[in-house]
Amino acid sequence: MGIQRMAALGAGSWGTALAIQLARNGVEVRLWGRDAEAINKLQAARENQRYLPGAALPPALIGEPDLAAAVAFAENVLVTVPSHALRETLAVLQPHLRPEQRLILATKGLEPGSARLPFEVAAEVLGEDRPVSLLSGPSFAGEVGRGLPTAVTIASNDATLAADMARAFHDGVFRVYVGADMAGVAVGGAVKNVLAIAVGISDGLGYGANARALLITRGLSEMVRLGEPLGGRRETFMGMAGLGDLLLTCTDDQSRNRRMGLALAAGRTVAEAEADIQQVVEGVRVAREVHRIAEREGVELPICEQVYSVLHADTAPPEAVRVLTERPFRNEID
Ligand SMILES: NC(=O)C1=CN([C@@H]2O[C@H](COP(=O)(O)OP(=O)(O)OC[C@H]3O[C@@H](n4cnc5c(N)ncnc54)[C@H](OP(=O)(O)O)[C@@H]3O)[C@@H](O)[C@H]2O)C=CC1
Ligand SMILES: O=C(CO)COP(=O)(O)O
Repeated sequence: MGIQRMAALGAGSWGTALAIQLARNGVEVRLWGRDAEAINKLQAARENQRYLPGAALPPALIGEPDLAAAVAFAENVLVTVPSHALRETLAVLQPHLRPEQRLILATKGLEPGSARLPFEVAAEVLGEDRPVSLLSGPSFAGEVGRGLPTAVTIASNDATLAADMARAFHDGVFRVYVGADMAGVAVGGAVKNVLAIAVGISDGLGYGANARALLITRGLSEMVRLGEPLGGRRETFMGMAGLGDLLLTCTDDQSRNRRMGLALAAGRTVAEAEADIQQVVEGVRVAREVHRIAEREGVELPICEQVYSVLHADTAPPEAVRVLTERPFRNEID
């Protein structure tokens, strides 16, 4: 039997869009966020005016300000909070979870300070035995909200769970591919944020289409180089959660990470750009964690390193580009 009732935790733009998609497919959804007043407002307006304006909530989606009630209602739980909020959200969820409830995570990032992948954080907080899946891929919340064609990947080491979740989300407009490579899917969804900042910087400085293609292609190599030691498969990085999301995020101004890069190129500080964007920009924190993993694993990631340096070491964007372009020639294939 398919999934009929889902608790959706995290009512930002992506959590709301995914909850809407489930409800369109006939899943009864209880959408919870940490701000009870905002949830009551969303429920009254039948719209998330702050994070996803213009997308009407289907009747099957109810805003639920009480976490215990949302979780008690559901068979399974979707968690869509930023990576810096994942551990604390799972810890708040943990006492309410029943043994049979399974999870789907839609966070794209790495835990600040530990560089843990989202499903690793879930295993630490909820135990290794709790079935977990991960949803990622090229998918702007606004377009999903508007019902535009989209495809994502759902990965899990529990094939039944991946298939059940895919059935819950998949329809004639929102396609789901399933897989087992959670590490690859998680690394793709994290690293693409950093690379989109790089492309935003380059585009903002007016460096043109050749430089954009260079950064995306060599950025993909960096994703593979970082992801393989963490257990990700090369094929995964060539799919929706790798190259697919990288292309989307690097090339369209809907991306908040790309807009961060554009703002930095225009001379704004990270704090000023975040204040302008007013939504989560995962790449800012992820750049620090990618730097940490690269040092730990001994892998060279020149583009990610320069983004880290601009964001966290006060390197001027033109100087970061100069460091990249003046590198000596090398073999294209690792
Ligand atoms: N937006 C998109 O198009 C996509 C986003 N994603 C990923 O989804 C994840 C969520 O991002 P997104 O929805 O876009 O972010 P938004 O900026 O749209 O919303 C952030 C949400 O997280 C909540 N939040 C922030 N800090 C905390 C905290 N400490 N504890 C609990 N909740 C918190 C916010 O609540 P409050 O309003 O109370 O601050 C808000 O509901 C990210 O990892 C992102 O990369 C993935 C695919 C597409
Ligand atoms: O993950 C996303 C699209 O797949 C959203 O990208 P941004 O976080 O850069 O807006």
